[in-house]
Order: sequence, then C-alpha cells, then structure tokens
Amino acid sequence: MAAGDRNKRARPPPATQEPRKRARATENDTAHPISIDGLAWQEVAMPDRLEDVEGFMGMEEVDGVDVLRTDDGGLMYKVIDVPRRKAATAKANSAKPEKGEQAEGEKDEEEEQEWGGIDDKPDKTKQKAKRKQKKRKEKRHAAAAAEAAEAAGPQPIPESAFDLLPEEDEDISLPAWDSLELSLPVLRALSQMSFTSPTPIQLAAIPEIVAGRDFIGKASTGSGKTLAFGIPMLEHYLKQSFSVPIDGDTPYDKNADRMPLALVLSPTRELAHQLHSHLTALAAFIPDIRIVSVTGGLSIQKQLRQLTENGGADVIIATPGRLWEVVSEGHGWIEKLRKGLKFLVVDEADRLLQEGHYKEVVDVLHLLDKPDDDDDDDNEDEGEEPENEGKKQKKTAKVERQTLVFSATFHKGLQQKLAGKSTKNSGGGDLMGQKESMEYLLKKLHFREESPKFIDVNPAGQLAERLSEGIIECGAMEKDLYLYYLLLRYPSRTLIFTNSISSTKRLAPLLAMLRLPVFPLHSRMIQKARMRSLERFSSPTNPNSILIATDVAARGLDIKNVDMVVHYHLPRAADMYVHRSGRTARGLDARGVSVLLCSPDEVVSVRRLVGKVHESDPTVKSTGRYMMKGFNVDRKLVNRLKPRLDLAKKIADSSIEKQKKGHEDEWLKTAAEELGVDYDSEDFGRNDNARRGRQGGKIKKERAANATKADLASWKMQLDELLKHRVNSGFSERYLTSGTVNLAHSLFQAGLEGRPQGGFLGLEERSALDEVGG
Ligand SMILES: Nc1ncnc2c1ncn2[C@@H]1O[C@H](COP(=O)(O)OP(=O)(O)OP(=O)(O)O)[C@@H](O)[C@H]1O
Repeated sequence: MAAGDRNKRARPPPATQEPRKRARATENDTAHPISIDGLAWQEVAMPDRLEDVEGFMGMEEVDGVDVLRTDDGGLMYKVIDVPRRKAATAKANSAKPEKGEQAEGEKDEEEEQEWGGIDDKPDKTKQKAKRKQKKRKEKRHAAAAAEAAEAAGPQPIPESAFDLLPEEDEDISLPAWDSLELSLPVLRALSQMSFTSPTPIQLAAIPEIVAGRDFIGKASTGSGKTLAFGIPMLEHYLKQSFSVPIDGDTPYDKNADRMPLALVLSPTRELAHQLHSHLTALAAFIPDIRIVSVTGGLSIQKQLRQLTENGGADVIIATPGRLWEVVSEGHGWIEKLRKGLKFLVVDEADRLLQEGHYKEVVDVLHLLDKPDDDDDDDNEDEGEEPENEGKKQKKTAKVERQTLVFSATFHKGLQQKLAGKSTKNSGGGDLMGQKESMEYLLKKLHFREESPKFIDVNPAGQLAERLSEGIIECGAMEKDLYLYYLLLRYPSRTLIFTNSISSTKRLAPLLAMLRLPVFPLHSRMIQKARMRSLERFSSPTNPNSILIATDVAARGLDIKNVDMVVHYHLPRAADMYVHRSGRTARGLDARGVSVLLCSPDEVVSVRRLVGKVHESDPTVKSTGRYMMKGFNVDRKLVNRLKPRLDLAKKIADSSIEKQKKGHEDEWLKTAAEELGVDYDSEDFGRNDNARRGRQGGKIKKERAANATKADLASWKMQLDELLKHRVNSGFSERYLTSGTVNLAHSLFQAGLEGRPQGGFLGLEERSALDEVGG
C-alpha cells in the first residue's frame, strides 16, 4: 500500500469550486496558507478483503481546508479549523466499522486481546505495513497541526468547548438528558445505544462529578453505574482535548506524551473487559481517545505496548494484580499515574477493599498517594493492618484527582459469613449505614475532599426492582435433579452459581450429557476459555444458553437477556446473593428471576440471608422475619426426570473418576520410577483402598471409576433412549413452551405465583416443545 502516493489521493477541488465547509472558513482567516504536504491527510477506509484492483488502496482525503490560488497560478491550502476537523473526523469515523483506518490496526489488537489472541491472527506483513503507514500519517498530522497552529497565532478561547463541535445534521433528540448539558459526541453515543433517558444514579452522579466532587455512589445492580462515572470522564477528556483550560489544568495536546486521565479498578478480568467495551461504545464519536484494559491472563508485553503506543493511554481499566505487575515494571508508570490522573474509579468498591482480599489494591493506592520524595520504601508497609493506615495517610501527598467509588453493596453486614456462628444482630442491626460506609471508605481511600458526596439512590435495598425471588426446598442430594427440572421447564438464558470450582467442573459435563447448552466459568480456566464461555453464553443465536459459574461471574457482568439466576449453593455472604441475583433484571426495564435451591442444612443461613438483604422491608422491620416466596415445583414431574438424571450422573461420575484415576496412576507411576520399584496399578490400587478405609462415597466413586467400557456404552444408550421421549407432565391441556424470553417470564411468574403448570418436557430438540399436545 502506497500511503504517500500523491496520484492516489482524492484530488483537491478546483479553485473555482466551493470547498466543503466553505461557510466556516472565514473564522480563521488569519491562518497562513500551507503546502499540500502540510495537510492532515486521512486514509479512506476500504473494505477489509478488497483487492487493490483499481489502485484505490492508499487513497487519502482531507477535510476542513480552503484552497487558494497563488499569484503564479499555483495552489496553496489553508486549514480552516483544526478542532472542527477533528470533530468531523469523529463523525466520519462513526460511519466506519470501527474507528476508520487508524483504528483498524488497533481493532485487530483489541480483538486479539479481548478474545485471547488466537482465533483471528492478522497477517503479519499487512500489520507491519499498517504500522508504518500509521507512523507516516502521525508524522503528517503533527506537522500539519504545528504549521496550522503557528500560522494561526494565538486563538481566542471559545466560551464552551462544545461550541467547537459540528452543528450540521443535528438529528439527536434526547430531551431527558438536557439537564446534564452533555457534549454532542456523548449524546450521539447515547442515542446510538438507544439510551433515551438517564438512570437515577446517572442523574445524581454526573453533575456532582462534572463539578469536581469526590463521589460515592450506591445503586442497585444493573442500574447504570458504569456510565455514571464514564460520562463525566469522557466529558473531561473532550474539554481537555479541545484545549480549553479547566480550573488550571494543562491544556491537552494530542501529540504530546499523554498522561493517563483516568484509572478504573475492577475486581475481575471479565468485568474489566466489559467496562472497556462499555466505555469504548460511549466514546464512539470521540476522536483519538485511547481506552486500554490491563488485566491478568493476557500478554503483559502487549498491554505495556498498548499503554505506550500513540502517545499513551487516556483511560486505563485494570485489575489490581496486573496493574501492580505493570507499575513494578518501571517505565515511570507510577509517576505518570501520580501526575496525570484526574479520576480514580473504584468499581465494586466494597469487594476491592475487602480486608485480606486485595493487597494489590492497597499497594497500588499507596504508591499513587506517596509524596514524590518518598520513593524508596515501596515494601515497608506489606501486610500492614488497618491501625497503621492512619500513619500511612499522614505520609501521603495531597491528591489532585477525583476519587469515584461505586457499588450496589457497601453494607459491611452483607459481607459477613451466613453459615457458621450466628452474629448477635443477624436480623440486620449490623448493617453499615451511610455514616459508617463513609467512615469505612474514608479510612481506605485517599479522597481529595474531607467529605465526599455520598448518594444512595435506593436506600431501601440493593436488588433490582423488577427482580422476582423464589426458593425451592429440596434434599442436598436432590439439587442436581431440581436444577435439571428448572432448566428443562423454563428454557431461557440462565446463570447458575456454585460455591466451588469442583462443583462447576462436575455440573457442566453432567448437564451437557443431558443435552443442555451449558458453558463453564471459573478462575482455574485459562483466560481464553473463560472468554469463550462468556461469548457463547451471551450469543444472541443461543437464547437458552446456560452458564455454570463460581462467584467470579457474580459481580458487574452485564450480559443481555439473562432471564434466570439459580443459586445452586447458598452464597457464603449476603452481598454475593445481591450481586449474583443482579446478573438478571438489568437496565431500565428488564425483568428476571432469582431461584435459590435450599437444602435442610441451609435453612438457618437462608433465614439470615433474607433478613440481611431485606432488612428495610416493612415486614422484616415489624416481625423480624421475611418470607421468601416458594417456587412452585411440579414434584411428579421432577420424579419423572429422575431416571435421566441418574444415568447421566453415572456416566459423568465415571468419566471424572477415570480422569482422576488416570492422573493418580500417572503420579504413582512417576513416584515408583523415582523410587526404583516396579509399578503395578492393581497393587497400588489395593493399598490405596486399604488406606482410604470403608468410606461409602469413596467406594461409590471407585465403582464409577471401575465401570467398564461396556457399562458406559450401555448407560449412554439408555440415556439416549430416554432423551428421545417426552416426559408427560400429567396435564392434558395444550401448553406452549417455545422457549422465547417472554414466555419463559410468564412461566417463571406462574412458578412464583403457584399457578398450575402443564405440558411436556424433555424432547430431544427443545425447540420442538411448542408442538406438544395432550
Ligand atoms: N441510561 C440508560 N438507559 C438504558 N440502559 C442503560 C442506561 N445506562 C446504562 N444502561 C444499561 O444498563 C445495563 C446495566 O448497566 P451497568 O453495567 O452500568 O450497571 P451497574 O449498575 O454497574 O451494575 P452492577 O452493580 O451489576 O455492576 C447495561 O446493559 C447498560 O448498557
């Protein structure tokens, strides 16, 4: 591709022709004419796989330029308005698939980073050419900007940075956002996302943050907290990038080495990636902004490169561990963050700041807050307890950045264990109110203000308004069966939470054996597999997909159209119940159901849980008790599903045990070889059995592991046969279950309201369920 090839450029318009945006050229008539090479040419984006048949590759265009004829008949050019050009470019970019040509290379990298970097590796030569081309273009931009700036002389500062944005084609009508006085690029993005009105937390937070306040925001799950901090951040970026000094801030120069404007801390990798795409969507019409995620599980080298290329990152979204690794690499990162940051966002703050959980957060914050002359005692506070935090605070420098803290759950009581010893005030008296939450956060974080603004938009609770909760009581050993019933009875996008990786690992193949579209997610999976599971679960082509996950998926994840959350295990603390349940009923009008499978030994803890979560409910206040609705279950139907489940369990258990035995044999074999003795699996097996004693569960597992190939084949055949047949639910009326989301909801409601249910379950093809008859 010949990026600089003059012949391939779109021709400049003849002098007689009215140039584009001519009407505006008069404003900058003081600007001097420049030569054609001084202009900021932009490559015209071409479809990805288009061959260079007509020599179109490398064609470039330029905008915002006046053409002048010189006395000797030659042509000279005048940049009429650099900021307008930038805005116009942004607009043009919006019509392109990503961010036009400049973003194309970035897009490859972003996709690679988001999805693990293996699936769509771009051709290396093409990439190299693109990089070169990009560099050349950047040089030209810098030269044009410098020339234009020099020629134009001192510029009058416009009243508002947003006066600089284009006025034509204003088709955006979002009156509900008017009071927030947002800039056009942000409004455009909101319009593109069809967000016609702000959510309560956005209405409350945006003006405060724009006004420069430190802010603590509590709002229920799925209530739009991301944009509550994202919008003010991007508004600030826009003001800076249009060189309007704000409160003494240094005017922003896009060509200079950039300081990161905002650092967003996230407790999990998945949430960090989601925040990245959410903020990137919000910035779709903002030119040149660079939003980079820094998370574990992906190449640190690539992330370091992304942080530094093109002058640096403007917004960094990071998980604490990887951020710590990055800053430990040196390269002056701490310095940059200390000096540049205007916003520090602590998302899911209660989790990030939980005692003993995130040492890296404390370490990173400590480094950020240290005065410049105090750089050699990086590790002196390792393992320090809270009482020493006061001393630490004294040593901190005065912070200039705003600190923004968000969560649905700040209550300390919600974080206490539900099982085990009861706390005296388990009825809810141990909850942290606004005052205590504030004290807690002030102790943990270094705010710029003595009293940050604290807004709790729904003090009455943390759960989404349109969430329906239900409980199914069943034996501990029956949970698999009831889970299968729920999934089969209410086909819909469902997220199941367990308390352990091993349960997740056991249940995923079991459900898959029953031909349910299930994907696992836990922290021991490699990052690429984690992302693939999430991608498949969220795919619109699979509306009834199932994700079985540990609490790694409990916080912040925003997956469209999750209809049901099932708590296979009772969460360990009430805050997790809130966050898990909050994966459904998200956004302004979505509905969802949360179902808790409760075994007899969990009853006491469940009582504690509902007491804590619903402490503001009038019934709890007056009686000290809250009755969670029982989920209506057709027990006869459950029994009819039992043979399928038993077979599937036998098959799944046997393969898991075989796998384990394989590993064990391998280990014993190696150990025997190291000891120089002969390895005989039978002998070793017998010894092992003797050592284990007569434990029923273990023997059963042994049996499963010892199932012969013939056993397995026979079980599989039987299961296949069962799955081919309908399970009659016992009702004769026609009952449609097409598996669509709305229908699933009415079924859920029926389940929660105890209405009679009928129909058939368990056809091989679940979509065929709507053909059922009596
Ligand atoms: N103004 C709006 N109008 C409509 N939808 C919105 C608006 N703002 C955000 N949303 C959507 O609402 C959903 C939830 O938003 P977000 O993920 O920010 O919630 P949250 O409050 O951070 O939730 P959690 O506490 O679970 O992390 C997202 O899909 C988001 O795109």
